[in-house]
Amino acid sequence: MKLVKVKFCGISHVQDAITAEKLGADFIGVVADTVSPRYVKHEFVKILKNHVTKPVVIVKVNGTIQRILNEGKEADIIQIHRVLSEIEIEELLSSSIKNLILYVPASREFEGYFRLVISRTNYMILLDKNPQNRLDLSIAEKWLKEYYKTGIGGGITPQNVREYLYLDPYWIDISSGIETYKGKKDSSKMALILKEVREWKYTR
Ligand SMILES: O=C(O)c1ccccc1NCC(=O)[C@H](O)[C@H](O)COP(=O)(O)O
Repeated sequence: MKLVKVKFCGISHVQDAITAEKLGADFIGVVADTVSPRYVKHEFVKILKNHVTKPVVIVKVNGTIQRILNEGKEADIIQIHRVLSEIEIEELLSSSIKNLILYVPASREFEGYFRLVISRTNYMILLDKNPQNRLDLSIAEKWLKEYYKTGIGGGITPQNVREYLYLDPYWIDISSGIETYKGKKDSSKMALILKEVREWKYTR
């Protein structure tokens, strides 16, 4: 039985990254975009990589594809957290970048976008809340079955993580649900998520 992979995102303190890795997180996420209250400079990735061995994911929202790829080059994986145009997807495909996570809002109106992404690329996908802050779990459940590299995030907490694990994702993404305050992670909440994931393997 496979273990669902876990990304802890929005990390802005080196110690939280070290703790996340020690506890067993698979990916360490940082948000290097000024739209975020968890904003870190992209140079922070280089600092983190001196302290952790797990893949560091840099999350970017705005900017041209060229700029995102350039500013994310120190990271192991770049997560682009906006809906892209077809032209932007083609631009990614014609670049040498392989390790990407593309955000796809999990709601019916983005079905066409989901189909475009899975037909044109083989990047990882993050199903997350739509711009109206809603996540359709039944749509997510359907899409998770269609493309194995798909993960889910958007409001996961230690209390509700089983509802998301039940959808059988390849990976899950958690930020606000493991925080003491924006950008500061709580080690006991991180540990609870990882405990639920490990126990899930045995209870299914
Ligand atoms: O965290 C932010 O502040 C943020 C801002 C803008 C774009 C993306 C952002 N975060 C992405 C993530 O933290 C995760 O990839 C995912 O959305 C899970 O977030 P949460 O619902 O807080 O667990």
